[in-house]
Amino acid sequence: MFPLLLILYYYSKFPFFGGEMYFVQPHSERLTFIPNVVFLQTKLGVSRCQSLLCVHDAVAQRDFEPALPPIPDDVLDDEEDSVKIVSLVKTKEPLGATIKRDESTGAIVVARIMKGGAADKSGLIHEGDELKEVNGVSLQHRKPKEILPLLARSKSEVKFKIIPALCTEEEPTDKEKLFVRALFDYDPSEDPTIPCKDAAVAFKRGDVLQIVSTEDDTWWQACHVGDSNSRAGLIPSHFFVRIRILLRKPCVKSRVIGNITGLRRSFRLGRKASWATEAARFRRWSTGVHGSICPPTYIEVMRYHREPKDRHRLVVLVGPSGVGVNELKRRLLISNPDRYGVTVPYTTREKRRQESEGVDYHFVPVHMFEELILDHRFIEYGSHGGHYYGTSLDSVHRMMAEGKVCLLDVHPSKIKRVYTSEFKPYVVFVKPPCIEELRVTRRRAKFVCDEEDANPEENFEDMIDMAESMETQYGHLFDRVIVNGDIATAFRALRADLERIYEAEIQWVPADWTCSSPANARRSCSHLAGWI
Ligand SMILES: Nc1ncnc2c1ncn2[C@@H]1O[C@H](COP(=O)(O)OP(=O)(O)OP(=O)(O)O)[C@@H](O)[C@H]1O
Repeated sequence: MFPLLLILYYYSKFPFFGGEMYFVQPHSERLTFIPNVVFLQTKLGVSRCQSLLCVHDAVAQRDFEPALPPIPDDVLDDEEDSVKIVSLVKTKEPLGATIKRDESTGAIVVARIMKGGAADKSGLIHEGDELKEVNGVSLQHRKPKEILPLLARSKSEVKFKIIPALCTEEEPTDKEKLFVRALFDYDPSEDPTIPCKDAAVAFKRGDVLQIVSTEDDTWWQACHVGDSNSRAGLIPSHFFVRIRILLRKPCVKSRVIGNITGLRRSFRLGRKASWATEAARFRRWSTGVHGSICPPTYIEVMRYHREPKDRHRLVVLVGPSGVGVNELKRRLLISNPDRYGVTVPYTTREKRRQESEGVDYHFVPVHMFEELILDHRFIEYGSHGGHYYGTSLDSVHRMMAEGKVCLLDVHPSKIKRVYTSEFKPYVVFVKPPCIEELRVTRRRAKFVCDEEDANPEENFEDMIDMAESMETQYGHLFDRVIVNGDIATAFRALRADLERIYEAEIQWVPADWTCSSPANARRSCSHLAGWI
């Protein structure tokens, strides 16, 4: 190996360099660096030198300061196979690196390079690089925290002498990159376990993140997708989140539940059960199974390019009974009947005079309905007033085959029936506003209660309770939350969102919906089964 000498200039206002557990802020400001000029002298070949000098000249014409210092003489005589001299000038941008002491050798090494940070963009500092000197001061026998004052002392530039790490990994191709959708909110400022808050990435449920490193079992590195300024930082790993939640909440054995379907009032069109009854039923159900569900962490997602021949994604609307799911659905249908369609439910009750077969319901005899149950043809079904009611998978297929966007409203526990690549559901949760706004908006609009003598105040409280339970239990499946306070505003928001999805060429969907091989699909999303 020939000795390699690299000189890298950075501009920076605030010096920064930190280490694992020593991500330092010596002057209450972060120490930061940005690469500016790369000047390379090498014994490897004249042509490389010439190209690099050309780069240097080009950059130099932009009159960057300061001027390059002469190459230190001792570097060329260095015994090491290759040595890098990296000179950094302060800037506002964080370096995006941490250091640690290698316990076996005592060497100070670069522990992490955050994707998108100055160090990463320079391409000249890598994980595993050994830091030999800072500003000519040897780092031998020093601890990371002792290095910080050396860095803080530097006024305009910091010079590192580095022994490069032996192996460098190749940049993964787009297909090899790992993208996930976060299924929970994460705020590092509220996480006492994070090794370094400044090096962490905050996110909200639904954000798409690119995972750039899973080497550490506890802290992965990730950056936000679609944000060009996003730098990689630490996020809790899938395993760490699961363990943390499971330790906090003892696991409750799952209970076999019969077919408890919260038949929506509008679905059964019969005598209206009070929300209080329904809320109590929902709570009983959710208490029974809640503890058995694995805590949702991240789901692997991939870009989905919708081809013109592809069917539109199924739109699933969920929300507590009475929140306005049907009202929103009705408005969507009126706004664009050519684009949107709804399924026709099955029932075993008698057809009423004003109803038509195949329009209001498919009226079928009891034995036929029960055969469909046994064939698992229903997404959701239940009985009310001695009659069966159900929404079948076939009716969703029929509507989607017509080329329409099928609007389906089901209890959130039924989302799993359609959470497949053939339906690619886009799930919208319709949420009630705060109770004060419910009072105002619903009374003003001559709100329809379940029972004549029902107390609307109780109904509002139950609706909010039920919405909270649904969000806690199924929130990770919701692509979008629409708060239905003022109906016109909620409708506008929903329509705009569905138009965006309708027109979008690229969407992020669970990886198993795009995997060609079922084995791949199972591997990528095998952990999801327990979540839905
Ligand atoms: N934002 C709103 N402001 C005022 N009234 C509303 C609003 N949203 C819905 N409503 C009214 O509330 C009543 C219940 O709405 P809707 O039938 O759509 O509820 P739902 O969620 O479909 O419940 P279910 O399926 O049990 O009928 C209807 O009379 C509807 O017009």
